Amino acid sequence: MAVVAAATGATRSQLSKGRTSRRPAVARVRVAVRLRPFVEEANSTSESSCVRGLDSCSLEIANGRNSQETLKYQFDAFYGETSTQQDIYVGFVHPILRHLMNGQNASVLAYGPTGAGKTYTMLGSPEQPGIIPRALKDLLQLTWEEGTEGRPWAFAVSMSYLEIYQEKVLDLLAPASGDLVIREDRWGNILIPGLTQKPIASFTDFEQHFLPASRNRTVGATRLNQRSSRSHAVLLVKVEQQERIAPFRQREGKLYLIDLAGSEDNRRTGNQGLRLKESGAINASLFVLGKVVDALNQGLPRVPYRDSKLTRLLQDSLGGSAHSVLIANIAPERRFYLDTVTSLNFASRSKEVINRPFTHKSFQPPVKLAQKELMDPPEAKRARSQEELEDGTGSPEPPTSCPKLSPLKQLNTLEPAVQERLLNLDRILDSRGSQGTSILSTPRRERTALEKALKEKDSEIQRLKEKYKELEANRLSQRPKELEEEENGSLALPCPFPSQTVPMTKPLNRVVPLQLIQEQTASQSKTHVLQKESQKRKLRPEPPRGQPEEHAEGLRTTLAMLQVPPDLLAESRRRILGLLNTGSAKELRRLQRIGEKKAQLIVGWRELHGPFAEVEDLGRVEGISEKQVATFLKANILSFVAECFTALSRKDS
Ligand SMILES: Nc1ncnc2c1ncn2[C@@H]1O[C@H](COP(=O)(O)OP(=O)(O)OP(=O)(O)O)[C@@H](O)[C@H]1O
Repeated sequence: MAVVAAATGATRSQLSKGRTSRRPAVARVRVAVRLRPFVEEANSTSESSCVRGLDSCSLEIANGRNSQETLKYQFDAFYGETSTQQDIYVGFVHPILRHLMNGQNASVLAYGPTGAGKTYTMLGSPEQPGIIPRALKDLLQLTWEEGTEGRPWAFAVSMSYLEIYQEKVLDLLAPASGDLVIREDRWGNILIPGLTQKPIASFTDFEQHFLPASRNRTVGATRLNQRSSRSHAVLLVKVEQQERIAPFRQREGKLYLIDLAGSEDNRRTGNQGLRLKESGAINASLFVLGKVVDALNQGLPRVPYRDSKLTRLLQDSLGGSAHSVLIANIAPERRFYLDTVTSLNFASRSKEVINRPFTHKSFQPPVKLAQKELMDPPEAKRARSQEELEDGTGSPEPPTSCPKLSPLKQLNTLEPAVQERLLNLDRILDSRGSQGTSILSTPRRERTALEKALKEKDSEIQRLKEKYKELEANRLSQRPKELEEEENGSLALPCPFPSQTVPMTKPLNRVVPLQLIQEQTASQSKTHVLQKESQKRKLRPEPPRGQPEEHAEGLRTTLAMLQVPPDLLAESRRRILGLLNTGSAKELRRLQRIGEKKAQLIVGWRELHGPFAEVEDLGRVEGISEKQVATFLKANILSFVAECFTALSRKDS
């Protein structure tokens, strides 16, 4: 019997705004899967595919755990081995380009394991051009057609090209510029100050900048791909528009074309040294990408965009204001089986993500337009109202024949800061789908009331900020020094087992002091001994509430001399393993010696490879050394044992 693993019944996403409604479109991330053909290799002829297409939207893959079953997935589109570059571009990517002409953002992401065909899909070859060259050609053509003289909007297209390599944002058009910072403006737009932006008026212009910059991208050979991308590459194409007629609005749409680096299982890539380090950074950022998608799907209040540069940059594309499509590339070879299932699961989760695209507009009167262009030619006026009716995004402006009511003029009488805030509010209302009119066209009295409310909110925020500062200052002045040390990361993290009957006392966090030594052969019951490592480092379990310090001293001595029965040791290992295999990143951080980064690495590894068979497997996670595993194990076993004895002694007393 077949098992349906992924959410089924994916409906076509609603990408365009309704013609009559003013509600902003809700655009689900659209997801396609592309299965590449077998690539030539000596042994590939004998191999059979582990994936099979069922129809234009669904596929099935053998279930590795049960040969009688297959796993079925349904997406917005499925492209099999024989699909062409043209099929994917026309069917899946071309339709989103028109949103850029309305001042909205769009993104295309290629996702998948290393060697599955992401770069081929995005870039292609001179004979089989991929999405990037095709989209650029069409976009430039569109802007040229829409922007000819006599049409209401003038267009300017520019491009930037960057890579995220080992958590550094590098400008591929200016490779010497070093790591760039990612910022967010007050409207929630993601910006990279200092990133080169080249105007492009033709496809030849584009190629002139793009081809040499592509050679700057970091690639390297791995066992699975001779030219493996070692970075995430992001091509950003901006389409700026300026209205030629009053009220001279400006709009800006951004297109992100992203070739993600592939997830890598280093047992198969054979990566070592630099490649291994690169791979660690790639896997970690892809893991955060998965967390972002999960947080969006679960409607969590905090989406961890800031946990990696990649997700920070994609903030706009996932759960943001862009029309996004994701192409999950998969490979047919059986040796890719696990990567394929992981990618399909990620793709399946991604199709639940909802974006809320809106038009990015402003109202600055153009300086460069000649006076005669300030007139409102009737044909342009007609074209504009028709266009607004279609995209449903233009402010509901009064007829321009009534200049007194022009929102631009009313806006111009206000202070720049207030202007900005009104525009912001206008956008918020717009994005929340206000049924009524936007602020910019509300009557003067209502607007004054809104401005007043804004000012009140500002002073309230100011007051709260001051209060917060005051409280923070108090807290810092009272905080014990050792707590600061803990925050600086010099000490171990809180207790590992969250639901113990006796909560772990704070000083036990500092368990570094005792050493677990080999089985004591002399002992009849084969016990383990906990021994003091040095006098300087001491285990200091806090005395149970209301008990004297002597009790704690006694307990310390007891612990130091204690013989740990093997079953207690086995139990503690079992508990640690259980937590490693099922704990969320947050829960893992409750283990000794596991911080945020290691917790993420563990969860990421688990997603790729499944559960750990034994605690020592932790050493297989990139970024965690054997030595760290030994320290981790020691600290956590001791912590567990100490906890048990604290519980016992409390019970006795
Ligand atoms: N649809 C396809 N048809 C023919 N060849 C393909 C197809 N997809 C990929 N290939 C070939 O497979 C190989 C690997 O593809 P590609 O480099 O695009 O993988 P990738 O996913 O970008 O890998 P990495 O993440 O390591 O950069 C290349 O030789 C490419 O030409």
